[in-house]
Amino acid sequence: MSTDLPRKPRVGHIRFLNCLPLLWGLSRTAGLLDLDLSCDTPERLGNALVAGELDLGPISLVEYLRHADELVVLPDLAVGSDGPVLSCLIVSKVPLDRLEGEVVSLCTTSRTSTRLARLILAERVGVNPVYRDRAPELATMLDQASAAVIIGDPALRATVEASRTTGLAVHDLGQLWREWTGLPFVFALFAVRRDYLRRHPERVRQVHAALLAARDLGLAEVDRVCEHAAQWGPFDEPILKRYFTEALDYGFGDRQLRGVAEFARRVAKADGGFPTGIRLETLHTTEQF
Ligand SMILES: C=C(O[C@@H]1C=C(C(=O)O)C=C[C@H]1O)C(=O)O
Repeated sequence: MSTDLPRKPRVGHIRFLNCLPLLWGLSRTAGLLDLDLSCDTPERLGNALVAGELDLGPISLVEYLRHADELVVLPDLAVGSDGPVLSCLIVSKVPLDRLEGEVVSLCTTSRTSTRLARLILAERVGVNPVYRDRAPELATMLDQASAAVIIGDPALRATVEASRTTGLAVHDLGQLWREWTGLPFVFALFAVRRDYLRRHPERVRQVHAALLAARDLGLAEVDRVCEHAAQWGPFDEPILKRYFTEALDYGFGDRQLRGVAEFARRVAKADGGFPTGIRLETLHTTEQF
């Protein structure tokens, strides 16, 4: 048997509810059969993409900004919000302006929400807490800390339970960013390794088209996605529908790009966490900021 059979593109998939509509669409369009899909947490997928163990997939915005010269962005697709996102939070036992010198736990699955929370606390609230990295389990994160930054399904749960939980305030990072800047926020975008794109441009265009079609079908059939997801998790159909259709924004266009540029500018000003003069290249355009 020939050993040089074509290899399927190695694609990442975020193992949180936030990307479920995409997975629904991929399975319903059979696009799934043409991919070697790896489901994992965002920070592991980002590491794998940067290390060349994946060809293409979602990457936390901060991780992308650190490696922008090795990656090309797939347009029209992201995990973001234009206001409350419901699943990227600062959960706090005290008002945010009392966090000076207090311990704040940062979940290890996030690169971007944790950086956004640190930026907001320093620049908008004006406090400098002590940060500790912790596994994403809210009760443990709050055990010896005054606040926790958490993302994904455990964060969505904290939002849903906020009215029932006494003594904890839930601050939505999408909403805080929107109030601060008037802009949408992009938590993760989708990118392809530049070397893979050079070798397989047509295959990348096909995967990109398949992802967009999957996202659109997942949202068109969102009631069925919610029906299935509600069977296996703690969230009911109305909250899932609100999450997928009102909170999350899966688009990446001009407004989202302005949000990304503004975040990069503010982080660079605060502590120079990224190289300045980032060239954000998509399959069709190049932006410099
Ligand atoms: C909306 C979300 O977006 C995410 C937030 C990320 C981060 O903070 O680094 C990374 C990927 C996305 O999963 C979420 O996880 O709840």
